[in-house]
Amino acid sequence: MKEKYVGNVNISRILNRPSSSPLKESPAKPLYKGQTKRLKSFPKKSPIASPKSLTNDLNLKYNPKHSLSQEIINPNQRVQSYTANLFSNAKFELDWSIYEFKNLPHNRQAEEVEERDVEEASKPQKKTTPIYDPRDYKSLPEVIFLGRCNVGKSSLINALMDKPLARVKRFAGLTPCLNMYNIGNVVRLVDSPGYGVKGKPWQGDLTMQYIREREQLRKIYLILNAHLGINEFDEMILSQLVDSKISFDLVFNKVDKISPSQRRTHCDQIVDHLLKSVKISKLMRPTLHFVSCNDDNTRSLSGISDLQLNIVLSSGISGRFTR
Ligand SMILES: Nc1nc2c(ncn2[C@@H]2O[C@H](COP(=O)(O)OP(=O)(O)OP(=O)(O)O)[C@@H](O)[C@H]2O)c(=O)[nH]1
Ligand SMILES: [Mg+2]
Repeated sequence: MKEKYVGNVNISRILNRPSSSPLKESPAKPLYKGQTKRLKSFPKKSPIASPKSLTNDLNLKYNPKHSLSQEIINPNQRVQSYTANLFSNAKFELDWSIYEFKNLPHNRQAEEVEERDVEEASKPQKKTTPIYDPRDYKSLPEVIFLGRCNVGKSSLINALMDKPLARVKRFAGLTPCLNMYNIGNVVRLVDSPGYGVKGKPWQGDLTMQYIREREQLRKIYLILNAHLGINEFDEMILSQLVDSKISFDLVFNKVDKISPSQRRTHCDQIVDHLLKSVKISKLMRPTLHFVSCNDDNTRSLSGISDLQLNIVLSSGISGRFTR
């Protein structure tokens, strides 16, 4: 089969994900046949919108049933306080920086590593790929953050944990590999290298292989730029995710960059454009999160608390975490 790239991302094999994948969903009819149907799915006005909120009104409008800020559906109190506690108090550390998929602990390929003499870890490896002994780590559910270079993937991980552990820079192409952050030994957040003109083909291959093959993967969050809108690379990745029936949510970041008076109209246009360019099926309809990683905003007003809850629910975690 001819290899096909979206910028640095080889998308030709994404359709070959094994059918046992937990992310697979059954095929569905297209949701958006016409204007009427779409308007029905996304009500015109949000029921409640705090004038002070940065993203709440957007989150309420597009996900009236999901938002923490809305009391229509009050998620189980226990899950809610567990989430708040986890993201405020759990230990947050970088477990692995993965340059080669085969070196990722707890996957099928990594079993070879497990059986290998651990002395190998001390031998010099090509590039800077460390070898991790899987016995030192617990296998945990994982969620990955995808997005083009500079969209704010690493910033989002820091905002979720309220700690500047992931490296962030103004220039694009900073995160070179899959960085896997352990949250309290109950879940891992995976930061990925950005796609687009600054990305490299091997980074795209690595990310796509992770998505296709990683059994611990529970959810993909595709980060988009709420200010600049989606570009051709985003559209291509989105189409591939939709075609391959991989479950994902969309996170519109940098909402703070849009002037408050324009915010609603601006985001409506972006969502309209997105729905026109990508056919998203009813069953896999993603939640649309609107967030800002800007320090000036509190987590609840910048959509971060909603996203935290979504991560907890998607990963199915509720057990004790390490502080
Ligand atoms: N105003 C604003 N700036 C943001 C926001 N999120 C991220 N940034 C800025 O965007 C730039 C890129 O952020 P990163 O988190 O490094 O982006 P990335 O997607 O990880 O980039 P790569 O690792 O290069 O792919 C930095 O200057 C951040 O401060 C946001 O919500 N609002
Ligand atoms: Mg980064």
